[in-house]
Amino acid sequence: MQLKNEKTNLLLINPEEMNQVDKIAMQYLPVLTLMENAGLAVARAIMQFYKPCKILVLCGPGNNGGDGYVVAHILANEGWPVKVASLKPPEKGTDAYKAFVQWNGDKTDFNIQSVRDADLVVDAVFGAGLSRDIDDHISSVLKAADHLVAIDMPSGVDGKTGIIRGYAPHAELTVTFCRAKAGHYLLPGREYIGKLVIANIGIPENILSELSINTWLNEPGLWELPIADVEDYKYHRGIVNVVGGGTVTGAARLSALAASSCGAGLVHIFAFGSRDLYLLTSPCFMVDEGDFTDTLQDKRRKVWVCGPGLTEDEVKISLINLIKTNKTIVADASALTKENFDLLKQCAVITPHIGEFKRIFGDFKDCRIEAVKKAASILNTVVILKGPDTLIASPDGRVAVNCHANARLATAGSGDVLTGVIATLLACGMEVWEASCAAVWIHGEAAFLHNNSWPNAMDLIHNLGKARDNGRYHVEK
Ligand SMILES: NC(=O)C1=CN([C@@H]2O[C@H](COP(=O)(O)OP(=O)(O)OC[C@H]3O[C@@H](n4cnc5c(N)ncnc54)[C@H](OP(=O)(O)O)[C@@H]3O)[C@@H](O)[C@H]2O)[C@@H](O)CC1
Ligand SMILES: Nc1ncnc2c1ncn2[C@@H]1O[C@H](COP(=O)(O)OP(=O)(O)O)[C@@H](O)[C@H]1O
Ligand SMILES: [K+]
Repeated sequence: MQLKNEKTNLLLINPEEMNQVDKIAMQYLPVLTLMENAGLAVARAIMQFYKPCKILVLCGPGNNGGDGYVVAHILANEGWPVKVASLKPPEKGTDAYKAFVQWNGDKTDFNIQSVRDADLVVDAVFGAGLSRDIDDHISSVLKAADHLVAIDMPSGVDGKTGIIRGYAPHAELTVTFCRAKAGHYLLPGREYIGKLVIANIGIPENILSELSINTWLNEPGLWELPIADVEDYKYHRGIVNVVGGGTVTGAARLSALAASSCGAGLVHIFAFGSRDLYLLTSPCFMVDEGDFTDTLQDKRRKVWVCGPGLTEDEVKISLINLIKTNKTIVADASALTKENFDLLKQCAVITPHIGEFKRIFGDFKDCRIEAVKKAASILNTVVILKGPDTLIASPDGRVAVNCHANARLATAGSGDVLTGVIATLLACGMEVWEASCAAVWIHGEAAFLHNNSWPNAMDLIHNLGKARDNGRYHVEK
Protein backbone atom coordinates (compact mmCIF):
# COMPACT_ATOMS: atom_id res chain seq x y z
CA MET A 1 0.00 0.00 0.00
CA GLN A 2 1.34 3.45 -0.91
CA LEU A 3 0.60 5.90 1.87
CA LYS A 4 -0.23 9.53 1.31
CA ASN A 5 2.96 11.55 1.53
CA GLU A 6 1.75 13.94 4.21
CA LYS A 7 0.98 10.92 6.36
CA THR A 8 4.22 9.00 5.82
CA ASN A 9 6.12 12.11 6.90
CA LEU A 10 4.57 11.56 10.30
CA LEU A 11 5.87 8.00 10.65
CA LEU A 12 8.08 7.38 13.65
CA ILE A 13 10.54 4.55 13.36
CA ASN A 14 12.12 2.65 16.21
CA PRO A 15 15.73 1.41 16.08
CA GLU A 16 14.71 -2.19 15.32
CA GLU A 17 12.54 -1.04 12.44
CA MET A 18 15.37 1.21 11.27
CA ASN A 19 17.57 -1.88 11.17
CA GLN A 20 15.03 -3.58 8.93
CA VAL A 21 14.88 -0.47 6.74
CA ASP A 22 18.69 -0.50 6.49
CA LYS A 23 18.76 -4.16 5.52
CA ILE A 24 16.27 -3.65 2.72
CA ALA A 25 17.91 -0.37 1.68
CA MET A 26 21.19 -2.24 1.21
CA GLN A 27 19.59 -3.96 -1.78
CA TYR A 28 19.37 -0.55 -3.45
CA LEU A 29 22.36 1.33 -2.04
CA PRO A 30 25.59 0.29 -0.28
CA VAL A 31 25.66 1.13 3.45
CA LEU A 32 28.76 3.24 2.85
CA THR A 33 26.76 5.44 0.48
CA LEU A 34 24.03 5.83 3.09
CA MET A 35 26.71 6.69 5.62
CA GLU A 36 28.25 9.27 3.29
CA ASN A 37 24.82 10.78 2.67
CA ALA A 38 24.18 10.83 6.41
CA GLY A 39 27.53 12.51 7.14
CA LEU A 40 26.91 15.05 4.38
CA ALA A 41 23.49 15.91 5.82
CA VAL A 42 25.01 16.47 9.27
CA ALA A 43 27.88 18.58 7.90
CA ARG A 44 25.41 20.69 5.92
CA ALA A 45 23.26 21.27 8.98
CA ILE A 46 26.34 22.31 10.99
CA MET A 47 27.41 24.73 8.26
CA GLN A 48 23.88 26.13 8.16
CA PHE A 49 23.56 26.73 11.89
CA TYR A 50 27.15 27.49 13.01
CA LYS A 51 29.99 29.71 11.88
CA PRO A 52 33.35 28.00 11.32
CA CYS A 53 34.81 27.03 14.71
CA LYS A 54 36.98 24.37 16.35
CA ILE A 55 35.16 21.06 15.95
CA LEU A 56 35.71 17.86 17.89
CA VAL A 57 33.98 14.75 16.55
CA LEU A 58 33.53 12.07 19.21
CA CYS A 59 33.24 8.74 17.38
CA GLY A 60 31.91 5.45 18.72
CA PRO A 61 32.70 1.99 17.33
CA GLY A 62 29.57 1.52 15.18
CA ASN A 63 27.95 3.19 12.20
CA ASN A 64 27.08 6.26 14.26
CA GLY A 65 30.84 6.72 14.62
CA GLY A 66 31.13 6.01 10.89
CA ASP A 67 28.86 8.97 10.17
CA GLY A 68 31.09 11.04 12.45
CA TYR A 69 34.25 10.30 10.42
CA VAL A 70 32.39 11.41 7.27
CA VAL A 71 31.32 14.67 8.95
CA ALA A 72 34.92 15.32 10.05
CA HIS A 73 36.14 14.77 6.50
CA ILE A 74 33.61 17.13 4.92
CA LEU A 75 34.03 19.94 7.46
CA ALA A 76 37.84 19.70 7.21
CA ASN A 77 37.59 19.93 3.41
CA GLU A 78 35.52 23.08 3.90
CA GLY A 79 38.43 24.52 5.88
CA TRP A 80 37.04 24.09 9.41
CA PRO A 81 39.55 23.10 12.12
CA VAL A 82 38.50 19.53 12.95
CA LYS A 83 39.80 16.89 15.37
CA VAL A 84 38.49 13.38 15.85
CA ALA A 85 38.50 11.39 19.10
CA SER A 86 37.68 7.70 18.79
CA LEU A 87 36.23 5.86 21.74
CA LYS A 88 37.32 2.64 20.07
CA PRO A 89 38.07 2.12 16.37
CA PRO A 90 35.40 0.27 14.38
CA GLU A 91 36.02 -3.40 13.62
CA LYS A 92 37.97 -4.11 10.47
CA GLY A 93 35.80 -4.97 7.48
CA THR A 94 32.84 -2.87 8.61
CA ASP A 95 31.54 0.15 6.73
CA ALA A 96 32.37 2.32 9.73
CA TYR A 97 35.95 1.07 9.43
CA LYS A 98 36.06 2.23 5.80
CA ALA A 99 35.01 5.71 6.93
CA PHE A 100 37.52 5.57 9.81
CA VAL A 101 40.52 4.84 7.57
CA GLN A 102 39.57 7.69 5.26
CA TRP A 103 40.11 10.19 8.09
CA ASN A 104 43.73 11.31 7.96
CA GLY A 105 43.30 14.64 9.75
CA ASP A 106 44.00 15.49 13.40
CA LYS A 107 43.27 12.89 16.05
CA THR A 108 43.07 13.44 19.77
CA ASP A 109 42.21 11.50 22.91
CA PHE A 110 38.64 10.71 23.88
CA ASN A 111 38.78 12.73 27.10
CA ILE A 112 37.47 15.81 28.87
CA GLN A 113 40.42 18.02 27.88
CA SER A 114 39.85 17.38 24.16
CA VAL A 115 36.24 18.46 24.60
CA ARG A 116 37.26 21.61 26.50
CA ASP A 117 39.64 22.55 23.68
CA ALA A 118 36.83 22.51 21.11
CA ASP A 119 34.12 25.09 20.40
CA LEU A 120 31.61 22.59 19.12
CA VAL A 121 31.35 18.84 19.77
CA VAL A 122 29.78 16.42 17.31
CA ASP A 123 28.36 13.47 19.20
CA ALA A 124 28.81 10.40 16.99
CA VAL A 125 29.32 8.00 19.88
CA PHE A 126 26.09 5.95 19.83
CA GLY A 127 22.90 6.20 17.83
CA ALA A 128 20.43 3.48 17.01
CA GLY A 129 22.79 0.80 18.33
CA LEU A 130 22.78 2.00 21.96
CA SER A 131 22.47 -1.28 23.83
CA ARG A 132 23.11 -0.48 27.50
CA ASP A 133 23.72 2.37 29.94
CA ILE A 134 26.71 4.47 29.00
CA ASP A 135 29.58 4.35 31.49
CA ASP A 136 31.09 7.09 33.67
CA HIS A 137 34.05 7.77 31.38
CA ILE A 138 31.89 8.38 28.30
CA SER A 139 29.37 10.44 30.24
CA SER A 140 32.07 12.64 31.81
CA VAL A 141 33.48 13.38 28.34
CA LEU A 142 30.05 14.20 26.86
CA LYS A 143 29.18 16.28 29.93
CA ALA A 144 32.17 18.57 29.30
CA ALA A 145 30.67 19.87 26.03
CA ASP A 146 29.14 23.35 26.08
CA HIS A 147 27.80 23.14 22.54
CA LEU A 148 26.93 19.80 20.99
CA VAL A 149 25.40 18.51 17.77
CA ALA A 150 24.12 14.94 17.90
CA ILE A 151 24.15 12.52 15.02
CA ASP A 152 20.88 10.59 14.93
CA MET A 153 20.41 10.74 18.73
CA PRO A 154 22.27 12.33 21.60
CA SER A 155 24.24 9.32 22.90
CA GLY A 156 22.35 7.83 25.81
CA VAL A 157 18.84 8.64 24.60
CA ASP A 158 17.04 5.41 23.81
CA GLY A 159 15.56 5.81 20.33
CA LYS A 160 12.62 3.57 21.04
CA THR A 161 11.51 4.81 24.46
CA GLY A 162 13.06 8.24 24.96
CA ILE A 163 14.51 6.94 28.22
CA ILE A 164 18.01 8.10 29.23
CA ARG A 165 20.42 5.19 29.48
CA GLY A 166 22.78 6.37 32.22
CA TYR A 167 23.49 9.84 30.87
CA ALA A 168 22.79 11.88 27.74
CA PRO A 169 24.07 15.29 26.68
CA HIS A 170 21.71 18.11 25.80
CA ALA A 171 22.20 18.67 22.08
CA GLU A 172 21.58 22.03 20.44
CA LEU A 173 20.88 20.28 17.15
CA THR A 174 20.16 16.66 16.29
CA VAL A 175 20.29 15.42 12.73
CA THR A 176 18.49 12.16 12.11
CA PHE A 177 17.88 10.22 8.93
CA CYS A 178 14.89 9.13 6.90
CA ARG A 179 12.28 9.67 9.63
CA ALA A 180 12.24 10.81 13.25
CA LYS A 181 12.41 8.13 15.91
CA ALA A 182 9.89 7.86 18.75
CA GLY A 183 12.70 8.71 21.21
CA HIS A 184 13.01 12.17 19.63
CA TYR A 185 9.48 12.97 20.83
CA LEU A 186 8.94 10.87 23.92
CA LEU A 187 9.92 12.36 27.26
CA PRO A 188 12.43 12.70 28.72
CA GLY A 189 14.38 12.16 25.44
CA ARG A 190 12.61 15.07 23.72
CA GLU A 191 14.26 17.48 26.17
CA TYR A 192 17.74 16.44 24.96
CA ILE A 193 17.26 16.77 21.19
CA GLY A 194 17.43 20.55 20.61
CA LYS A 195 16.47 21.45 17.07
CA LEU A 196 15.61 18.33 15.09
CA VAL A 197 16.58 18.02 11.43
CA ILE A 198 15.30 15.00 9.54
CA ALA A 199 17.49 14.38 6.49
CA ASN A 200 16.70 12.36 3.41
CA ILE A 201 19.69 10.10 2.79
CA GLY A 202 18.32 8.28 -0.22
CA ILE A 203 16.44 5.43 1.43
CA PRO A 204 13.68 4.54 -1.04
CA GLU A 205 10.26 5.57 0.28
CA ASN A 206 8.59 2.33 -0.81
CA ILE A 207 10.54 0.46 1.87
CA LEU A 208 8.61 2.31 4.54
CA SER A 209 5.24 1.34 3.17
CA GLU A 210 6.38 -2.28 2.77
CA LEU A 211 7.18 -2.56 6.47
CA SER A 212 4.18 -2.38 8.74
CA ILE A 213 5.41 0.55 10.78
CA ASN A 214 2.53 1.84 12.83
CA THR A 215 3.78 4.59 15.12
CA TRP A 216 3.03 8.16 14.19
CA LEU A 217 3.56 11.71 15.29
CA ASN A 218 0.15 13.17 16.07
CA GLU A 219 -0.23 16.10 13.69
CA PRO A 220 -2.84 17.16 11.13
CA GLY A 221 -2.45 14.90 8.14
CA LEU A 222 -2.77 11.82 10.32
CA TRP A 223 -6.50 12.49 10.41
CA GLU A 224 -8.95 14.72 8.61
CA LEU A 225 -11.47 16.86 10.45
CA PRO A 226 -14.99 17.18 9.07
CA ILE A 227 -15.88 20.71 7.98
CA ALA A 228 -19.07 22.66 8.58
CA ASP A 229 -20.96 21.54 5.51
CA VAL A 230 -23.42 23.70 3.56
CA GLU A 231 -26.09 21.10 4.14
CA ASP A 232 -25.21 20.45 7.78
CA TYR A 233 -27.91 19.96 10.36
CA LYS A 234 -27.55 19.32 14.05
CA TYR A 235 -27.99 15.54 13.87
CA HIS A 236 -25.40 15.33 11.13
CA ARG A 237 -22.91 17.31 13.20
CA GLY A 238 -23.61 14.80 15.94
CA ILE A 239 -25.18 14.42 19.34
CA VAL A 240 -22.97 14.19 22.40
CA ASN A 241 -24.37 12.75 25.60
CA VAL A 242 -22.75 13.12 28.98
CA VAL A 243 -23.66 11.18 32.11
CA GLY A 244 -23.96 13.80 34.85
CA GLY A 245 -23.35 12.89 38.48
CA GLY A 246 -25.98 13.78 41.07
CA THR A 247 -23.58 15.42 43.49
CA VAL A 248 -20.31 16.28 41.75
CA THR A 249 -21.38 18.16 38.64
CA GLY A 250 -18.36 20.21 37.49
CA ALA A 251 -16.59 17.50 35.53
CA ALA A 252 -19.60 16.47 33.45
CA ARG A 253 -20.45 20.11 32.81
CA LEU A 254 -16.94 20.78 31.53
CA SER A 255 -17.17 17.77 29.23
CA ALA A 256 -20.54 18.93 27.89
CA LEU A 257 -19.39 22.53 27.47
CA ALA A 258 -16.32 21.31 25.58
CA ALA A 259 -18.54 19.35 23.20
CA SER A 260 -20.77 22.35 22.71
CA SER A 261 -17.80 24.62 21.95
CA CYS A 262 -16.05 22.42 19.47
CA GLY A 263 -18.90 21.73 17.12
CA ALA A 264 -21.34 19.14 18.53
CA GLY A 265 -24.76 19.59 16.92
CA LEU A 266 -26.55 18.91 20.17
CA VAL A 267 -25.44 18.20 23.72
CA HIS A 268 -27.48 16.21 26.21
CA ILE A 269 -26.71 15.65 29.86
CA PHE A 270 -28.42 12.85 31.68
CA ALA A 271 -28.56 14.05 35.28
CA PHE A 272 -28.58 11.58 38.13
CA GLY A 273 -29.53 14.64 40.21
CA SER A 274 -28.86 18.41 40.34
CA ARG A 275 -30.84 18.92 37.13
CA ASP A 276 -31.21 22.68 37.67
CA LEU A 277 -27.48 23.13 37.95
CA TYR A 278 -26.96 21.38 34.64
CA LEU A 279 -29.73 23.42 33.03
CA LEU A 280 -28.25 26.69 34.26
CA THR A 281 -24.80 25.81 32.94
CA SER A 282 -25.75 26.51 29.35
CA PRO A 283 -28.98 27.29 27.55
CA CYS A 284 -27.70 25.05 24.76
CA PHE A 285 -27.87 21.89 26.86
CA MET A 286 -30.74 19.42 26.87
CA VAL A 287 -30.92 17.98 30.35
CA ASP A 288 -32.77 14.74 31.08
CA GLU A 289 -33.45 12.91 34.30
CA GLY A 290 -35.66 10.05 35.35
CA ASP A 291 -35.31 6.57 33.94
CA PHE A 292 -31.85 6.20 32.43
CA THR A 293 -32.81 3.08 30.48
CA ASP A 294 -35.69 4.93 28.81
CA THR A 295 -33.31 7.69 27.71
CA LEU A 296 -31.06 5.12 26.11
CA GLN A 297 -33.79 3.91 23.76
CA ASP A 298 -33.20 6.91 21.46
CA LYS A 299 -30.96 5.41 18.79
CA ARG A 300 -29.77 8.82 17.58
CA ARG A 301 -28.09 9.31 20.95
CA LYS A 302 -25.18 7.03 20.26
CA VAL A 303 -22.08 8.66 21.76
CA TRP A 304 -21.75 8.94 25.54
CA VAL A 305 -19.15 10.27 27.95
CA CYS A 306 -19.15 8.25 31.15
CA GLY A 307 -17.00 8.80 34.22
CA PRO A 308 -16.24 12.47 34.92
CA GLY A 309 -17.68 13.39 38.31
CA LEU A 310 -19.56 10.12 38.82
CA THR A 311 -19.71 8.08 42.00
CA GLU A 312 -18.87 4.38 41.87
CA ASP A 313 -22.57 3.50 41.84
CA GLU A 314 -23.38 6.00 39.11
CA VAL A 315 -20.58 4.56 37.00
CA LYS A 316 -21.88 1.01 37.49
CA ILE A 317 -25.48 1.81 36.59
CA SER A 318 -24.61 3.95 33.60
CA LEU A 319 -21.79 1.88 32.16
CA ILE A 320 -23.72 -1.39 32.26
CA ASN A 321 -26.77 0.16 30.62
CA LEU A 322 -24.76 2.02 28.00
CA ILE A 323 -23.07 -1.24 27.06
CA LYS A 324 -26.39 -3.13 26.94
CA THR A 325 -27.75 -0.59 24.46
CA ASN A 326 -24.62 -0.75 22.36
CA LYS A 327 -23.56 2.88 22.80
CA THR A 328 -20.21 4.34 21.78
CA ILE A 329 -18.60 5.11 25.12
CA VAL A 330 -15.77 7.45 26.10
CA ALA A 331 -14.79 6.30 29.59
CA ASP A 332 -12.75 8.47 31.93
CA ALA A 333 -12.09 9.23 35.60
CA SER A 334 -14.04 7.05 38.06
CA ALA A 335 -14.97 4.58 35.30
CA LEU A 336 -11.29 3.67 35.06
CA THR A 337 -10.82 0.99 37.70
CA LYS A 338 -9.51 -2.55 37.69
CA GLU A 339 -12.91 -3.66 38.91
CA ASN A 340 -14.49 -2.31 35.70
CA PHE A 341 -11.95 -4.10 33.51
CA ASP A 342 -14.51 -6.22 31.66
CA LEU A 343 -16.84 -3.27 31.19
CA LEU A 344 -14.02 -1.17 29.73
CA LYS A 345 -13.64 -3.84 27.04
CA GLN A 346 -16.98 -2.65 25.70
CA CYS A 347 -15.97 1.02 25.53
CA ALA A 348 -14.75 2.76 22.40
CA VAL A 349 -12.12 4.93 24.11
CA ILE A 350 -10.63 5.11 27.57
CA THR A 351 -8.57 8.09 28.69
CA PRO A 352 -6.40 7.22 31.70
CA HIS A 353 -3.60 9.38 33.03
CA ILE A 354 -0.58 7.40 34.18
CA GLY A 355 -2.01 6.78 37.69
CA GLU A 356 -5.29 5.47 36.30
CA PHE A 357 -3.41 3.41 33.70
CA LYS A 358 -1.40 1.67 36.41
CA ARG A 359 -4.56 1.22 38.47
CA ILE A 360 -6.11 -0.76 35.60
CA PHE A 361 -3.16 -2.53 34.03
CA GLY A 362 -0.59 -2.62 36.84
CA ASP A 363 2.94 -1.23 36.67
CA PHE A 364 5.02 -1.64 33.55
CA LYS A 365 8.69 -1.42 32.68
CA ASP A 366 10.37 1.04 30.36
CA CYS A 367 8.48 1.30 27.10
CA ARG A 368 5.25 3.22 27.40
CA ILE A 369 4.48 2.70 23.72
CA GLU A 370 4.55 -1.06 24.18
CA ALA A 371 2.49 -0.80 27.38
CA VAL A 372 -0.24 1.28 25.81
CA LYS A 373 -0.31 -0.89 22.67
CA LYS A 374 -0.73 -3.97 24.81
CA ALA A 375 -3.49 -2.31 26.85
CA ALA A 376 -5.40 -1.37 23.68
CA SER A 377 -5.06 -4.86 22.32
CA ILE A 378 -6.19 -6.56 25.56
CA LEU A 379 -9.24 -4.33 25.91
CA ASN A 380 -9.92 -4.07 22.19
CA THR A 381 -10.44 -0.36 22.89
CA VAL A 382 -8.61 2.81 21.95
CA VAL A 383 -6.45 3.79 24.92
CA ILE A 384 -5.32 7.37 25.40
CA LEU A 385 -2.52 7.46 27.94
CA LYS A 386 -2.55 11.12 28.97
CA GLY A 387 0.46 13.11 30.03
CA PRO A 388 2.88 15.70 28.66
CA ASP A 389 3.47 13.32 25.74
CA THR A 390 0.10 11.65 25.37
CA LEU A 391 0.01 8.31 23.56
CA ILE A 392 -3.02 7.15 21.61
CA ALA A 393 -3.15 3.43 20.84
CA SER A 394 -5.60 1.48 18.73
CA PRO A 395 -6.28 -2.26 19.17
CA ASP A 396 -5.02 -2.78 15.60
CA GLY A 397 -1.52 -1.66 16.61
CA ARG A 398 -1.53 2.00 15.55
CA VAL A 399 0.01 4.37 18.08
CA ALA A 400 0.33 8.14 17.90
CA VAL A 401 2.70 10.22 19.99
CA ASN A 402 1.32 13.67 20.74
CA CYS A 403 3.75 16.53 21.33
CA HIS A 404 1.23 19.19 20.43
CA ALA A 405 0.49 20.16 24.03
CA ASN A 406 2.03 22.15 26.80
CA ALA A 407 1.98 22.48 30.56
CA ARG A 408 -0.84 25.02 30.36
CA LEU A 409 -3.06 21.95 30.14
CA ALA A 410 -2.02 20.93 33.64
CA THR A 411 -5.11 22.42 35.25
CA ALA A 412 -8.02 20.74 37.01
CA GLY A 413 -10.75 19.67 34.63
CA SER A 414 -8.56 19.69 31.55
CA GLY A 415 -9.05 15.93 31.17
CA ASP A 416 -12.82 16.38 31.34
CA VAL A 417 -12.56 18.89 28.50
CA LEU A 418 -10.72 16.30 26.43
CA THR A 419 -13.54 13.77 26.81
CA GLY A 420 -16.00 16.27 25.35
CA VAL A 421 -13.80 16.86 22.32
CA ILE A 422 -13.35 13.13 21.68
CA ALA A 423 -17.10 12.55 21.96
CA THR A 424 -17.81 15.39 19.52
CA LEU A 425 -15.51 13.94 16.87
CA LEU A 426 -16.96 10.46 17.36
CA ALA A 427 -20.47 11.87 17.10
CA CYS A 428 -19.74 13.40 13.71
CA GLY A 429 -18.61 10.04 12.40
CA MET A 430 -14.84 10.00 12.64
CA GLU A 431 -13.12 6.65 13.06
CA VAL A 432 -12.33 6.02 16.74
CA TRP A 433 -8.52 6.21 16.74
CA GLU A 434 -8.45 9.15 14.35
CA ALA A 435 -11.08 11.00 16.41
CA SER A 436 -9.01 10.34 19.53
CA CYS A 437 -5.80 11.58 17.93
CA ALA A 438 -7.47 14.68 16.50
CA ALA A 439 -9.12 15.45 19.84
CA VAL A 440 -5.81 15.24 21.70
CA TRP A 441 -4.25 17.62 19.14
CA ILE A 442 -7.16 20.09 19.37
CA HIS A 443 -6.96 20.00 23.17
CA GLY A 444 -3.25 20.89 22.93
CA GLU A 445 -3.95 23.59 20.36
CA ALA A 446 -6.46 25.19 22.74
CA ALA A 447 -3.60 25.49 25.23
CA PHE A 448 -1.23 26.96 22.62
CA LEU A 449 -3.86 29.60 21.85
CA HIS A 450 -3.38 30.67 25.48
CA ASN A 451 0.38 30.90 25.29
CA ASN A 452 0.53 34.21 27.08
CA SER A 453 -1.80 33.40 29.91
CA TRP A 454 -2.73 30.74 32.45
CA PRO A 455 -5.92 29.13 31.20
CA ASN A 456 -8.27 27.23 33.45
CA ALA A 457 -10.47 24.51 32.00
CA MET A 458 -13.17 27.04 31.05
CA ASP A 459 -10.62 29.16 29.18
CA LEU A 460 -9.50 26.08 27.25
CA ILE A 461 -13.11 25.39 26.32
CA HIS A 462 -13.51 28.87 24.83
CA ASN A 463 -10.68 28.18 22.44
CA LEU A 464 -11.80 24.77 21.24
CA GLY A 465 -13.70 26.00 18.17
CA LYS A 466 -10.69 27.90 16.87
CA ALA A 467 -8.43 25.01 17.82
CA ARG A 468 -10.58 22.61 15.81
CA ASP A 469 -10.40 24.87 12.77
CA ASN A 470 -6.64 25.21 13.14
CA GLY A 471 -6.43 21.43 12.89
CA ARG A 472 -7.77 21.75 9.36
CA TYR A 473 -6.09 24.92 8.18
CA HIS A 474 -2.76 23.48 9.24
CA VAL A 475 -3.19 20.94 6.43
CA GLU A 476 -4.81 23.27 3.92
CA LYS A 477 -2.08 25.95 4.23
N1 LIG B 1 19.51 4.18 9.66
C1 LIG B 1 20.12 4.55 8.56
O1 LIG B 1 19.51 4.69 7.57
C2 LIG B 1 21.53 4.81 8.63
C3 LIG B 1 22.14 4.86 9.86
N2 LIG B 1 23.38 5.23 10.00
C4 LIG B 1 23.98 5.39 11.32
O2 LIG B 1 24.14 4.15 11.92
C5 LIG B 1 23.81 4.25 13.30
C6 LIG B 1 23.54 2.92 13.89
O3 LIG B 1 24.73 2.22 13.80
P1 LIG B 1 24.99 0.90 14.63
O4 LIG B 1 23.85 -0.02 14.46
O5 LIG B 1 26.33 0.41 14.23
O6 LIG B 1 24.96 1.38 16.13
P2 LIG B 1 25.77 2.52 16.92
O7 LIG B 1 24.77 3.47 17.48
O8 LIG B 1 26.85 3.07 16.12
O9 LIG B 1 26.36 1.72 18.19
C7 LIG B 1 26.75 0.38 18.12
C8 LIG B 1 28.07 0.17 18.76
O10 LIG B 1 28.12 0.80 20.02
C9 LIG B 1 28.32 -0.17 21.06
N3 LIG B 1 27.54 0.24 22.21
C10 LIG B 1 26.20 0.43 22.27
N4 LIG B 1 25.85 0.91 23.46
C11 LIG B 1 26.99 1.04 24.17
C12 LIG B 1 27.27 1.51 25.48
N5 LIG B 1 26.31 1.95 26.30
N6 LIG B 1 28.56 1.51 25.90
C13 LIG B 1 29.55 1.07 25.09
N7 LIG B 1 29.33 0.62 23.83
C14 LIG B 1 28.07 0.61 23.38
C15 LIG B 1 27.89 -1.45 20.47
O11 LIG B 1 28.52 -2.46 21.14
P3 LIG B 1 27.78 -3.87 21.44
O12 LIG B 1 26.38 -3.56 21.92
O13 LIG B 1 27.76 -4.53 20.11
O14 LIG B 1 28.61 -4.50 22.46
C16 LIG B 1 28.32 -1.28 19.02
O15 LIG B 1 29.72 -1.48 18.91
C17 LIG B 1 22.67 5.21 13.31
O16 LIG B 1 22.46 5.77 14.57
C18 LIG B 1 23.11 6.22 12.27
O17 LIG B 1 23.92 7.21 12.86
C19 LIG B 1 24.13 5.64 8.80
O18 LIG B 1 25.44 5.35 8.92
C20 LIG B 1 23.67 4.96 7.55
C21 LIG B 1 22.26 5.01 7.36
N1 LIG C 1 2.66 19.20 31.56
C1 LIG C 1 1.74 18.91 30.65
N2 LIG C 1 2.00 19.09 29.34
C2 LIG C 1 1.06 18.80 28.42
N3 LIG C 1 -0.16 18.30 28.72
C3 LIG C 1 -0.47 18.09 29.99
C4 LIG C 1 0.46 18.37 31.02
N4 LIG C 1 -0.12 18.05 32.20
C5 LIG C 1 -1.36 17.60 31.91
N5 LIG C 1 -1.58 17.62 30.59
C6 LIG C 1 -2.82 17.21 29.91
O1 LIG C 1 -3.92 17.72 30.64
C7 LIG C 1 -4.94 16.73 30.80
C8 LIG C 1 -5.13 16.43 32.29
O2 LIG C 1 -6.09 15.44 32.44
P1 LIG C 1 -6.35 14.71 33.82
O3 LIG C 1 -5.07 14.19 34.38
O4 LIG C 1 -7.46 13.75 33.63
O5 LIG C 1 -6.80 15.91 34.77
P2 LIG C 1 -8.22 16.30 35.35
O6 LIG C 1 -8.73 15.06 36.03
O7 LIG C 1 -7.94 17.40 36.33
O8 LIG C 1 -9.08 16.74 34.25
C9 LIG C 1 -4.49 15.55 29.98
O9 LIG C 1 -5.03 15.62 28.68
C10 LIG C 1 -2.97 15.70 29.92
O10 LIG C 1 -2.43 15.12 28.76
K1 LIG D 1 24.97 10.18 18.65
